[in-house]
Amino acid sequence: MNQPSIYIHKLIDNLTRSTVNFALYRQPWTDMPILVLQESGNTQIIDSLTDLNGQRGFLLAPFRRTEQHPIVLIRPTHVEHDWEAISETLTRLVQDRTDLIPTQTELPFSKTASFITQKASDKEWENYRQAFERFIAPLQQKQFQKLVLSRRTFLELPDGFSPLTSFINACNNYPRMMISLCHTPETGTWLGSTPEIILSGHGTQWHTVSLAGTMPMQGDIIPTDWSDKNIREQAFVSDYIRRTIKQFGNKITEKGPYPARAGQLVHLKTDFNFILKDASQVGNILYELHPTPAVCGLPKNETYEFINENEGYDRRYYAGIIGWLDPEEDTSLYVNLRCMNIEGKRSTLYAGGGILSSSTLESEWEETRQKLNTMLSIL
Ligand SMILES: C=C(O[C@@H]1C=C(C(=O)O)C=C[C@H]1O)C(=O)O
Repeated sequence: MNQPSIYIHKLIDNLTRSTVNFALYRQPWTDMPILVLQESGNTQIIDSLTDLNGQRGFLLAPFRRTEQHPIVLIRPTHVEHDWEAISETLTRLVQDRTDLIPTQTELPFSKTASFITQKASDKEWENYRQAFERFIAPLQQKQFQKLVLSRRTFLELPDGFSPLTSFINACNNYPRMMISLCHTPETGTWLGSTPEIILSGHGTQWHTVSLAGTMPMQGDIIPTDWSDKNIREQAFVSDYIRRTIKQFGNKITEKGPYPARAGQLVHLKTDFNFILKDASQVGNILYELHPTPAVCGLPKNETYEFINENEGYDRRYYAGIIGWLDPEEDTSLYVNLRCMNIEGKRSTLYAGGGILSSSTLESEWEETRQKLNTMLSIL
């Protein structure tokens, strides 16, 4: 991806410390940054995903809605494609917002991860180990079929850390993923690189995927020796998605499962295409889909409760929904994975994985470590 001028680069970094609401994102297999900007006023706070019916804007929905972490819709005053149009709009924006004008004009820092201290501690491992014990018990007792256990890790960012540099690195490293840098006062700043669509389409033509099961790339080779556990955990997600979209769609076609690369990882993926009976009901289908068993579990309601009570922390916007909503023109909503929350000098990275009764602690921990690397390696 080409770069904006240093001035615009610094300006976008300044926006992540401001009260301006914006999302900068790049769709898979494109080279075009898109800026959704709400110049003034508050974002729209949404009470339930069903209230998204008929709405348009950039959505950031948490895994679990709370007062501190609401469902937020950025109401765009501008949607700009490519750096030139983005630069014009931002230059105009700061004409009345002198506080946002960059004061320095030297190149932004591009410090690498070696400058960053990661406080990955024995405590993180111990928390995960204890949570794994709590999660594996109901699976072995056959109370649940699948549970997704996640964890977070903290990083201290160096002086002069540039969110936009990391965004551009992610765009360059991960052509298959949706890359986003999103900031609102309600949600804080989120940078992510997700491989998983939750719902995309427009008019009557819609698409979703079932994505689960994880293996590392073998050099440049996509692995094919998928374990029973991986195949089963992805099949659970497919079953759930198939059942859900049957309520809302016709003419459902299915392709997969096939291995799909996501950075240095590979997942099993099934594509679902369907005709949505009523595009004004997009909120209803999102309400039913979220959270899919790719990030939650089966049965859905019971495992959702279980995770919220037993995981030991709040996922906030990780494993929630992120992306552009416009049912009339074009919707591309993703599950917010491989992401981090930037809060001043501190950042929090998140990753999880599906657990079945046959799962082992060490290999699940290792899988989350590899998923965390997606973000770590672009910092
Ligand atoms: C939960 C995450 O990823 C999800 C879980 C996967 C798995 O359990 O194998 C694979 C892809 C995603 O659907 C994550 O990246 O944090």
